[in-house]
Amino acid sequence: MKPFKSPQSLPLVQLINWIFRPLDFLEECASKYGDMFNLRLMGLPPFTVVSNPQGIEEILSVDAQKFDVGRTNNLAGSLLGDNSLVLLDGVTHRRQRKLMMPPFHGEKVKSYAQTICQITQQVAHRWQEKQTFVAQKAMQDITFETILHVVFGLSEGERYQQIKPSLIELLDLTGSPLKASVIFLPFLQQDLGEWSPWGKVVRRKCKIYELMQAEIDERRASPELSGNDVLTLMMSARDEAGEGLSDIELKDQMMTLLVAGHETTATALSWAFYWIHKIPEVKQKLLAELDGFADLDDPLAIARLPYLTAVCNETLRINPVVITAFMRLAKSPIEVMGYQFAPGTILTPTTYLTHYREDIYPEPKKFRPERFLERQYSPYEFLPFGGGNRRCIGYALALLEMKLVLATVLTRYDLTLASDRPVVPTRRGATIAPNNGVPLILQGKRDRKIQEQLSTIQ
Ligand code: HEM
Repeated sequence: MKPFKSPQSLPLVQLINWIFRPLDFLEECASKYGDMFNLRLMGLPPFTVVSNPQGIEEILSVDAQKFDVGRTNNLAGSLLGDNSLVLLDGVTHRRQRKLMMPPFHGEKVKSYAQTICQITQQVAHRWQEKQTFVAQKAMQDITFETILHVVFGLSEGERYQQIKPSLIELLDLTGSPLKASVIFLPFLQQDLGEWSPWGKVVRRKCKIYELMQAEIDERRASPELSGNDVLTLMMSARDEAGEGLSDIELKDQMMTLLVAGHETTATALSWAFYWIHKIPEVKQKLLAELDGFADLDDPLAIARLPYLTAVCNETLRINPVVITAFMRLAKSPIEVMGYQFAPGTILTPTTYLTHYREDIYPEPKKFRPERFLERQYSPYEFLPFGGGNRRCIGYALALLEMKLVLATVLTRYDLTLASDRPVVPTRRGATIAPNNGVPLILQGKRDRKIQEQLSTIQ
């Protein structure tokens, strides 16, 4: 088989494109080189981008032993810590993942539903009538409070008040394409004092770790303070040799969950608010479904509503918050789409390009939730949360949160976009977020009873 073609531009040029205009760059490459091409970003090993569902299936469904993933994520170590789940491989990864999964699945996730609705109402209560607020910021408040509840069982107190601004400041330090460069260029990761870009990251991270250590120490001293949260579970876990996790392991996993579980969901929600208010028919259909639904006090029934589910899926398709799955480093020879790859090759399923394939999603640039009602997509055609043995552990929580936040806000408040200007997807650390955070205006409160009567008359 003929070797596939790839961009020949300098690695520095490719890196600049990847940081500053990742979506246009990927689209240009796909239109010139097709479903598979190699990228060479300065400072990183070359990797093969794959956007064909058959190829993605061949990568994500093979035996997990065939790939290492953690070592390709080493750049994240400076932010999340070297023991972070995302940096682990093999048996250690399997063991830690097993330990961390239960609070994010099945019945346990459902038990967070009431809390998510309450947190949403508390945050929305602060919005002023006829005033503008930024969706991204409001959603960060909601998703942060939710993840703190899930991970630490914290919802109030001094420690909670301190962790929140420190983490938001830390994430803001990588919150623009220019600032995000520090993650991709390890030589910029120099602590040159309190005011240097990396010095600020180091100090914010230290502060968060101090607060986490205080929480761990307090729970060790007074076990009755422990609750039904992830930290409690992880502190009590023991391996076959009876060994528990060290404090640094605990803190790195907590940091991973706080970072991975907060910004991603807030960004997905901001995109959802943007599209719902950009396209009047979408908002009308969604409100008709929500207003016509009798039991708004049953959050789990809300989460099953078909049009609401379709709106969330279409948001994650058209604006996948993370544009690729993690990179997979082949440990033995592997064949993908008829091509032979040697051990050491890095293969990367690309969510963004797959979600924009005309053959799977006709008119891919159009926001059309109906496509998810008309057809079922395979996990290799629709993959906002990646797949295989590294599939996002928070996907069920993130989807539940998206649906409940949208339902809680839209049934109670009448919002409009503050500006007609098109929103531009822009890099914010590892995510792609709306450039302006989506400013919204609260026009007024909605009276659900009147809306219900109207919907029965119509
Ligand atoms: C809309 C929200 C979210 C999106 C789009 C998202 C997306 C992703 C993606 C694409 C991956 C890589 C999967 C792969 O390569 O196969 C991932 C991994 C991960 N996510 Fe999420 N995520 C979201 C929310 C969350 C939440 C709420 C949490 C935690 C509570 C979380 C925790 C993690 C962790 C720990 C991993 C690493 C898994 C591993 O290495 O085994 N994410 N996520």
